[in-house]
Amino acid sequence: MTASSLYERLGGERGIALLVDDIVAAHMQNPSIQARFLPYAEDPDHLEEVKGHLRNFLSAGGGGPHEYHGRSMPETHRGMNISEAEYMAAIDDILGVLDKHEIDPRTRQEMLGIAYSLKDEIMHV
Ligand code: HEM
Repeated sequence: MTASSLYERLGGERGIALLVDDIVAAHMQNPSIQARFLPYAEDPDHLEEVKGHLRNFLSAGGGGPHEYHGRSMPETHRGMNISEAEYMAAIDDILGVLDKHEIDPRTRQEMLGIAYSLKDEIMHV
């Protein structure tokens, strides 16, 4: 099997854009965390800005060509007091969307590992 970057395995620029749209949509429907995200539905410009940061975060982290210019993870989530249950809910949404897009199991595991490794930068900060 040819080695390919995480960025490529997520479908490149177009694949990542579709994943981000679906992950944010899943968060807005998830009873555990929707209250955090529904306000963004009323503010499309801000929502597009956050989605752009999420796309670039995944591209940059996955070895793709984009640079991430959003805030650091602690800076972004500081003061939100995100709980364990909320963190798990977000990860479940991400894994569900990767499954829906038929991202291969190794890549899903890798994404799970990355998400888990970020928890101390995001949860209860
Ligand atoms: C694997 C876990 C997570 C990752 C990698 C992640 C990543 C990010 C990134 C890259 C941004 C954009 C930052 C920016 O615009 O400067 C962001 C924004 C945001 N995240 Fe997370 N996040 C995670 C989990 C969570 C959880 C569990 C919640 C709440 C339940 C959450 C709530 C938010 C909110 C509300 C914003 C928008 C902040 C704003 O108004 O600009 N995130 N996240």
